[in-house]
Amino acid sequence: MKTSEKKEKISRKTIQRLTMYLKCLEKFSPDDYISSEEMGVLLGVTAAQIRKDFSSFITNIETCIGIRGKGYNVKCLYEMIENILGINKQNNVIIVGAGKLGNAILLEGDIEKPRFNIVGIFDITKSRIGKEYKGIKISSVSDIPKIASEQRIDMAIITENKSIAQQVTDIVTQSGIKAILNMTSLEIKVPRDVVIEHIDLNRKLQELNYWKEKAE
Ligand SMILES: NC(=O)c1ccc[n+]([C@@H]2O[C@H](COP(=O)([O-])OP(=O)(O)OC[C@H]3O[C@@H](n4cnc5c(N)ncnc54)[C@H](O)[C@@H]3O)[C@@H](O)[C@H]2O)c1
Repeated sequence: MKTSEKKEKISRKTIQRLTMYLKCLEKFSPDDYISSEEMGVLLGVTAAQIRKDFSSFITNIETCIGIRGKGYNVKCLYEMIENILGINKQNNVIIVGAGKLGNAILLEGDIEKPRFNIVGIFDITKSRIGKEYKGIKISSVSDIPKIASEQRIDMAIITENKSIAQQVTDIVTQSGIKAILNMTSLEIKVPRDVVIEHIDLNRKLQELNYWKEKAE
């Protein structure tokens, strides 16, 4: 099976669980050991599911297992999951849309450095271009192709107004950027070789409402 075929079969839920495991491991000291049962209790996931996730993703998971019964070494497991998620290296990120949300992400977004390094912020509105936030100057969206040809840009966060979100995303994808985080409520379309994640507050509220109704 080719790597791309393997990737196709990995569900979004599984990737969400990997990020959850990482967050859970951060609460422990690197030298600690944790079993799938302990992790399961903390996260509300079955130990069997955790073991299945580890064995299907981590080919050499046994190297993280300590003395029998102790579980997995926290540092070893953490590094393996980081490796799978590709966050054991610096990923260069741009923000497209320097309005309230774009600036909030830049200034207060709590984006994890050096995993995600914001290297540029762009806008379409002339009056915003040239202003500086957190040492980063707002550039024109039309400069994205040039900047992407000069340095590696791994992903773009789209925080433009919905009415121009598709237009600016087209510029981003035509510049060779292959990963998009869409913060607008527009169902942005991207070419097949580009991955996109949507963070839509309304959709999240709908999901939450389902769980609320189910719990009643
Ligand atoms: N996913 C989330 O959690 C979340 C939260 C807040 C906002 N949003 C969305 O993010 C986007 C940005 O929100 P914001 O509060 O930063 O908006 P904003 O109006 O402060 O700025 C957005 C950008 O759009 C441009 N713009 C503004 N009005 C425009 C118009 N009429 N035509 C063309 N361009 C225009 C501006 O240049 C600005 O950079 C919106 O689509 C909003 O719905 C998402």
